[in-house]
Amino acid sequence: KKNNSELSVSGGTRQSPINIQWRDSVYDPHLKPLKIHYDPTTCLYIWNNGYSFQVEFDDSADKSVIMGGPLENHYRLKQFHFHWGAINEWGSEHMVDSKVYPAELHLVHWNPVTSTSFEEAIMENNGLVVIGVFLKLGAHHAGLQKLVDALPAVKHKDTIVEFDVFDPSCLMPSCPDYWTYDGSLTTPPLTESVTWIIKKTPIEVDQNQLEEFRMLLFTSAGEEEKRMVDNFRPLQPLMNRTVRSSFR
Ligand SMILES: C[C@H](CNC(=O)c1ccc(S(N)(=O)=O)cc1)Cn1ccc2ccccc21
Ligand SMILES: [Zn+2]
Repeated sequence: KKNNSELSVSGGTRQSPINIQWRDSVYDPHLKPLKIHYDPTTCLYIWNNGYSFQVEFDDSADKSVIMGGPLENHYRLKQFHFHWGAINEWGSEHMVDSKVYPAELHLVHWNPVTSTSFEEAIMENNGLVVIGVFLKLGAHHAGLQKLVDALPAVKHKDTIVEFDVFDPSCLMPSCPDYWTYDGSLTTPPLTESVTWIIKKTPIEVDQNQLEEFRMLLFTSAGEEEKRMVDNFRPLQPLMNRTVRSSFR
């Protein structure tokens, strides 16, 4: 069922998320390796924005940037956040051959060459790059635990906690393989301004870490509590898009 905000992008032709059909993806030998240089001191704070919990970065200079891959220039890291389910059987936004993961990490970057701010880049064609990383149930993730330990402090919507030094590279799988396609934001305003880079290999997190995500609330302090779970958008039609892979 689509709520009205899902229909608001009149005639959307490049909406996200999608189901990545491995056999329909096209290997592109011109795709370069993705280069990631994050400066841990650009990490500012964590906050609960009522959709997810989000870690914000200082994007006033080219300190935490990505380049290479399908990109023509460098992009600045603005924030990262997650999407997850109420149970381990679902939660990710993208799927791979209809396989769904319990959660998905999104690292959101904007193009400082064609835009003067993140807010402006949201409206620009290819103004944004989002790296998607799947989370699967498995071993404890030591790097994630620093984030998880801060979650009780941002249990309610619009709460915030300082988060000084964190290197999001620790959340990246070591495998360099990725898919890439042209898409959109998966929450309003659903603008079609995103070059998606979806890592092929998931990272492993343990049950306790996933359950900490599910202890967050959509609701503000004082309101009737609604657990923050199932904050993913339904699959969108591929339409006439091709998903390219960086690997054979
Ligand atoms: C979009 C912005 C809030 N949304 C996002 O920044 C965002 C980023 C990534 C994703 S995802 N899940 O696709 O990675 C989704 C949403 C607020 N905002 C700032 C300016 C602005 C102008 C109009 C409407 C909202 C506006
Ligand atoms: Zn997201």
